[in-house]
Amino acid sequence: MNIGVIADDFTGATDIAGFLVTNGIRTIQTTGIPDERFEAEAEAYVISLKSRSCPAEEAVHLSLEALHWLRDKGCEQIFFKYCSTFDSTTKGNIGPVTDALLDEMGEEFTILCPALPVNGRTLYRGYLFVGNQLLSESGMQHHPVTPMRDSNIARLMEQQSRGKAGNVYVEVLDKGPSALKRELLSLKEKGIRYAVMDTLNQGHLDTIGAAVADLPLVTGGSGLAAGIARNLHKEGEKRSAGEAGRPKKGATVIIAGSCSKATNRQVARYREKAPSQFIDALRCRTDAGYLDELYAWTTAAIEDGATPLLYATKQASELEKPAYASQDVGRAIEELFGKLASRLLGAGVKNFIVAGGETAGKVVQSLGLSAFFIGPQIDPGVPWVRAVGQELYLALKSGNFGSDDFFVKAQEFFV
Ligand SMILES: Nc1ncnc2c1ncn2[C@@H]1O[C@H](COP(=O)(O)OP(=O)(O)O)[C@@H](O)[C@H]1O
Ligand SMILES: O=C(O)[C@@H](O)C(=O)COP(=O)(O)O
Repeated sequence: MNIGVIADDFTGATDIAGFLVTNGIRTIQTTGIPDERFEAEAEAYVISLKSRSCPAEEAVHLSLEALHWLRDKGCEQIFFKYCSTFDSTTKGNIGPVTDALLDEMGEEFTILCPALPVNGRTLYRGYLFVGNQLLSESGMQHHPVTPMRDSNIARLMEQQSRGKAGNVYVEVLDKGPSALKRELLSLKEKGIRYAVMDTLNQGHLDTIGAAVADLPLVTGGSGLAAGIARNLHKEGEKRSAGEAGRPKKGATVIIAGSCSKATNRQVARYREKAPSQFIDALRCRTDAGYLDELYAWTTAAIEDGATPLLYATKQASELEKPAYASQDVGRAIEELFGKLASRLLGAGVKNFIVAGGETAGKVVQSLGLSAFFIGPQIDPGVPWVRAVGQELYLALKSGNFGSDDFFVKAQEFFV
């Protein structure tokens, strides 16, 4: 069976691609919807969109285009990948995109399974936890673009979609795939359109993966993809499907646009070891010479043999509101990072380590890269990837993922 993934951001796309590959599925990740020159064949195609926080109509349009491309490629199951912290607003985009995909596919039912237990995202009685805290108390309530102030997934979904959501509790999952299949059927018959899956561990994901093997549309985080993949390639049939190999030692730059707790820790740790430059959000909007200044600083640091860090990262609670909390400021920072990355590519930078999904999306688009092969996982959900057709490696790190020494750890993969 071929799997077609529509990922709503770039770090999410490398996350799911990494888990598919680790579980034996030959996978290729694309930047946006590929054009007619795309030739590669794989078992899973992951289309990276930047559709998490754009207007809902745009997200729907992009996702439907992606759906058509994936169906032309012969994908039997479509997977709408969103964040394991269900990043969205009351207007979307998870609800509108799910509804549009269901309608276009002629379906009336799907599952919502954001959990990723290996990174501490679990769902219990319909509430999403990050580690030991409810989502809405985890720091995600301060996210600059998609603040998550509720942890109840059914409620969040109903606010932004057309249908009814229902919960599948852990007791059903513990009974195994057949019981779960019956429960899903019964929810569908009762008019439930989205079944929210309690998930505490990998065993639950495996059960869900088995139960939804025939469901044309599934939605969720990368944990669900691991469950689906593990059912396709059972133990014993596992093979390494990563084709990117390891990144090569060479000019490397780290760009951090995430304000998540994990990225704050990673930035603080790395600043003790290497040259770093804070990006002033207001100068991004007002100072025409800022880009040149940052470019000169970065290239000088590289010439000195360093791997410099450029970061806009702030404690989310320190963001100056309302100006700094607005999408405009975030977009201005992304714009600057995109332009800087593109100039640095021209200057010979070979490896980019980028923290933050929106940030990574902008950087990859600005670099003009069309597709990636997947390489080794640095930390769960963050593989190195290689741009198809060139010796350029990227680590696109979800804001919230990775150990505190992630930026150093990523460089330990160089050969
Ligand atoms: N100091 C800041 N003030 C306002 N917005 C910021 C600041 N630093 C970063 N941002 C923006 O916050 C957003 C973070 O989103 P993203 O890159 O997806 O990170 P994450 O993976 O944590 O969600 C980006 O749009 C980024 O430009
Ligand atoms: O599911 C996840 O948590 C990640 O794959 C993800 O979507 C990352 O998004 P960002 O936190 O915006 O980097």
